[in-house]
Amino acid sequence: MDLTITDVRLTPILVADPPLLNTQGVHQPYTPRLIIEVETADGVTGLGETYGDTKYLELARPFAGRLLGRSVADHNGLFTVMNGVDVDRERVVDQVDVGGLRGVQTADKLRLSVVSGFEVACLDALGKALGLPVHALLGGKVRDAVEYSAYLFYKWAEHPAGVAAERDDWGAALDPAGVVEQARKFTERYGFTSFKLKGGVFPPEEEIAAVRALAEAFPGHPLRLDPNGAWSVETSLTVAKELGDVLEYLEDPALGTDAMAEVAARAGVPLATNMCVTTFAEIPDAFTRGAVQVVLSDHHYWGGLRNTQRLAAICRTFGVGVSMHSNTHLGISLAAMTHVAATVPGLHHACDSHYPWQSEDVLTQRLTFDAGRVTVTDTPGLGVELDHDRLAFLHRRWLDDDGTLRDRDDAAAMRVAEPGWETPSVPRW
Ligand SMILES: O=C([O-])[C@@H](O)[C@@H](O)[C@H](O)[C@@H](O)C(=O)[O-]
Ligand SMILES: [Mg+2]
Repeated sequence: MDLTITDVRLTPILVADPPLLNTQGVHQPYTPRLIIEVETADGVTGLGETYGDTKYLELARPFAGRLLGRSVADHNGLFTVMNGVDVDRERVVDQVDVGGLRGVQTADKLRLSVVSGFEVACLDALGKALGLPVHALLGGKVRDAVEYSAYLFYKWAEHPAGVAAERDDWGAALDPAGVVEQARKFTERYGFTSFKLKGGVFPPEEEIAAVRALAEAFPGHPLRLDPNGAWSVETSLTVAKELGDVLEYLEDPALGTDAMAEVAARAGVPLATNMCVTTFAEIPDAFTRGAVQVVLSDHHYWGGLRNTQRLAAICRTFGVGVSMHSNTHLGISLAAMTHVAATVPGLHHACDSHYPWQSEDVLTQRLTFDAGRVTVTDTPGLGVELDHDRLAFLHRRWLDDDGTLRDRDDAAAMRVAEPGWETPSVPRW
């Protein structure tokens, strides 16, 4: 068996995204992703996926070239090689990843966000070569299915008039009744039993009313609200007081460890995060100060599946819960999330996934949710297959774009409907 990498193919694509609202604006009609194919001397191909914005492509391209001749089994080597790839300082000056509401933006985090896609591709190739599923390469599954939650968004019925976009059949959700109707569709279509509402869009009292309506419609079901750090400490405490009896956790109510620690100390509701703790460097301060009770790992920016396992072990040590964050990802990443989640003991919360919002994919067969769960496959590798025609079609869309959609910008997308819109300063309420 020859595990030497002989070819790496990088294909940036644009995939349809509905008009989902968040505190920064609205999702663009098409969002960028990068599909990675790593091929071995024996002709085995592994698949990976990560963010496709320019700043990631800039790193992925030189990185891919340096992997030729290395082994798909050398996962540690990926990090060493990536350390040698320069990150343009301009990319990290702001310190905050404004495009995706995903916490600090450091050079290392950018590197890890790229390495992760290649790690998954290498694991997929290695698993196929050895006849083992990815979860076996990660030490073996401790569960046969992974539970996901319904990811509710305030949304418009369609993208603004005149904007080229795909239509969706979810309808609008702009008030409590709309949110409950969307939640019902999620349960009918996928069987989810936990619900997360993306907040920070409307004044807190409106979002409190929406969560109350969910609690009435789905009594006893785990509920979460995530305003992406849009609230002050006082507002966070007010919301926690109003919703404390129905929330499983409050996600990133306020921005930064100081504010989160203050809210956590007084709220009486567990706090989850995918913004306050998104790198290993942020863990000591946040954990020792009790700023977060659940970390939502995202294998893309934590540096892959094995780093997610390491994060889970650290969380366990500190008595902090762990679950999974998600952004606009496709089936390759959902498969990767499912494999790693299957290996993490003590995964007590249903994981997030945007996948139901992504009507387009690059797989021959979409992954499915059954009773809100994805079955953990024992098929070698990730257990997914690339649809080359679909990949070419979605890549063509990327090639045809004049550059406006190649970097996700929710504020720019919002300006189409509301000229003059600027990313709101935080705290917004
Ligand atoms: O896609 C969105 O609008 C989400 O708000 C996303 O950007 C976040 O990264 C995320 O899903 C979250 O849980 O904060
Ligand atoms: Mg979040």
